[in-house]
Amino acid sequence: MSVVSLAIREGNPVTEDTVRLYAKKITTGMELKNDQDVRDLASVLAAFHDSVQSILEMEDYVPSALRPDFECFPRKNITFPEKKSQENPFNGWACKFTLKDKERTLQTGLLVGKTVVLKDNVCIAGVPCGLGTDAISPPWVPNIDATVVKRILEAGGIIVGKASTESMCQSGSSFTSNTGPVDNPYAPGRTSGGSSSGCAVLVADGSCDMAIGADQGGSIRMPCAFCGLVGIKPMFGLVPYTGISSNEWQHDYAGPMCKSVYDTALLLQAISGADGLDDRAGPHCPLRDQVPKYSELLVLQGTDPEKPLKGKKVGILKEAFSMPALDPRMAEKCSPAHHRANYLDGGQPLHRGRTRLGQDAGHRQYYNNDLHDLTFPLTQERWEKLSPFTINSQLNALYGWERLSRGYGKAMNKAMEIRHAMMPPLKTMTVSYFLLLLLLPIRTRSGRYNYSEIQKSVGQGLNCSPFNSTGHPALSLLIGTLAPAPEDWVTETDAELKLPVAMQLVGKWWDETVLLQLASAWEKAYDWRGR
Ligand SMILES: NC(=O)c1ccccc1
Repeated sequence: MSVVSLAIREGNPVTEDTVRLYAKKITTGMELKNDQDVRDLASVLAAFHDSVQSILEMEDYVPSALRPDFECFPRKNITFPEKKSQENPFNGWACKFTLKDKERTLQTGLLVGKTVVLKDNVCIAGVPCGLGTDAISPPWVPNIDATVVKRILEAGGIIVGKASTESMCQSGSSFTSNTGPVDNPYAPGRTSGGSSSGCAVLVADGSCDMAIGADQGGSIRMPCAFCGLVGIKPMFGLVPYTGISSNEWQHDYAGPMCKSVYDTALLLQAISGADGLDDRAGPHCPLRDQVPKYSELLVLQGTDPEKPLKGKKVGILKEAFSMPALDPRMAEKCSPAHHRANYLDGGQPLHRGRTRLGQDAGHRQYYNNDLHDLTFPLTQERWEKLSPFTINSQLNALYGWERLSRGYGKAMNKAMEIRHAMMPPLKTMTVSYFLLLLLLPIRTRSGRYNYSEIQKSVGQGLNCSPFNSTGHPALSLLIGTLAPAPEDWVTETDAELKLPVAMQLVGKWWDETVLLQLASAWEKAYDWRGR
């Protein structure tokens, strides 16, 4: 038998002590007894070190599909609007620029002429990706265009900037971004939701037509609800997450945030379908040419045009109406929504104008290694710039993996249990229908905030985050307005405020179409702005 001796590089740090230390770490403090074993293990571990080291020294691979085409799609006039300035009254902007097809050759795309902003965790090559924090310094400037960016540009969309995001996308309230608290345009001084807060504000105040948000536990749906928009967290894997910073692989989603159901359908159609790079797609995700033409499907064919939703069954999750913090007036808003949706008439679609911090292992996907290099090691200086929300999640993650490690597998199985429990009712229904939010846009914090804010912010997402784990598509839709509850008034005149109230529609796997159809019918019957 020939023995291949392993040539170890000079400077290799692995020693027998390394082996003894790590053996102690993996076990409950084991001492290695056999010295020959220790020597042998040290030499194979040293070889492993060299082999990983040699990979680290290589130039990273960037797939051609993600490389920017600066020639056709130049990024022009990047500016960073001042906080609370005339051009940035609600702090919705992270940065502004113009990115579109230079030659204007695209005349027929789905998004021709539409202006779009992206949450500031979506990569655009050559444009800083701020992630709502100054803990990453120097700022991350990606060298790739995310799949959604490529698709928006190819569909003729005009990307006009990046929208502020809550710090590391880790807050459902809108006061944690380093670019300033993001104010609700319908009620300044109140939250616009999070973490895709800037996206919601810029669409709501008319700065752009459409936005791409990201949602790990409600971060598309909550800001849409608070700012009067339509937003969808699509089926897991439908929209490639390639080139978007991840909180955790199994609950990352990207999706549209728009003023109308029709625009939401258009944008979803433009960005959906497997990209061959992100394994979240799984085996059932449609390829690009099989993506449903959502925008053409809003009006059901072959049904009574007077009652297009006749026969459609909508289920209601009773538990969602008995959540502890629920304002009972919101439930009332919901019930006529359910009733009326069954008797709506036909017609044309409405055009209303316009982690955890580390990286997930074990997945076939494009990894943002450059972001990792800027974030780790987590120095004290970086730690001190992180938001309490991020510090809390870092502590939870490390503590959890070390002390409660089986909790992850257990939680995954329980999520599967919820998914399976939802199947029989969803089978008999067209769509399941849930109340989205427990709270109206509450007064926002100003100045410093502390860990106690985390608890207040958590309850908001209770009806949202389960569907990040089960994978179901979930759409948030405006159904009316309400004044804030008296305990949340600043002055007596707050009784006159009209704050948006939303409901959430949850559909079968891969069935975005029916959610959009139901939302479209509702939107036509209920012009909430007039009430
Ligand atoms: N990224 C999210 O979806 C999120 C939602 C709620 C709270 C924190 C984060």
